[in-house]
Amino acid sequence: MTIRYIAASRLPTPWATFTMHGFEDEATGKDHIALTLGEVGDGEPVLGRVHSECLTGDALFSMRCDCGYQLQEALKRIAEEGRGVLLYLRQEGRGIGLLNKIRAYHLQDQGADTVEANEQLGFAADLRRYDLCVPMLETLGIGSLKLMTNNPRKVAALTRAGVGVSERVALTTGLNPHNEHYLSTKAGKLGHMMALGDFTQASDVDIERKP
Ligand SMILES: Nc1nc2c(ncn2[C@@H]2O[C@H](COP(=O)(O)OP(=O)(O)OP(=O)(O)O)[C@@H](O)[C@H]2O)c(=O)[nH]1
Ligand SMILES: [Zn+2]
Repeated sequence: MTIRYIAASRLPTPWATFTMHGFEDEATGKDHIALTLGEVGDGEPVLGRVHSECLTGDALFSMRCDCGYQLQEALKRIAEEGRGVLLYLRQEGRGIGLLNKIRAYHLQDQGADTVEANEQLGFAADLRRYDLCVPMLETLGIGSLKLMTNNPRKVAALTRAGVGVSERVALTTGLNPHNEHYLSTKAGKLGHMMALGDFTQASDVDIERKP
């Protein structure tokens, strides 16, 4: 795998002005982004989020999932800490791509859960890869993360790939009537370490999305 560092710039957001680093995965042609804040290359574990693209949740305010809420909360927490990193990986729909995710949503509209929908389309439940995080983090001088996630498989995959995870930090936010079943399925079938009682409600986060 060859990940090429392309360029960096400032990225002002409502929470902080991050540095945005652009990377290209030469094998797939996909571009990936890292946002950093503060001195991240000092050898100490860095508060981090490894976020997989969800166009619908991250950019279109979808309430079907928790992605947009988690993205916002992660940036806010990094800003509060004054130091951290967010990797934004272009593996939409747990790796099946946007159009197949829409197909999967159609099946979910008819009663399938998120895992069954993937399987009915001939995909495994989760096709994501995390090995590209290694060169991205190495380029930024980051050796280990205090990782914001509820997904133990992500922790295991990153650890296997060679990224130190010094701590897991829960990221349970954005519960609303539209994603309750999806979040229960993630906990029940995909092993996410969370209970619905742990969640802050969608209405508690900064951008309010009315149920
Ligand atoms: N195939 C498919 N992908 C989905 C669906 N809902 C969200 N996604 C994708 O799932 C990915 C996010 O994965 P999640 O399982 O929500 O979260 P995670 O990153 O594994 O775990 P956390 O770190 O706790 O957020 C994004 O790429 C979304 O586009 C769905 O119903 N079907
Ligand atoms: Zn999502």
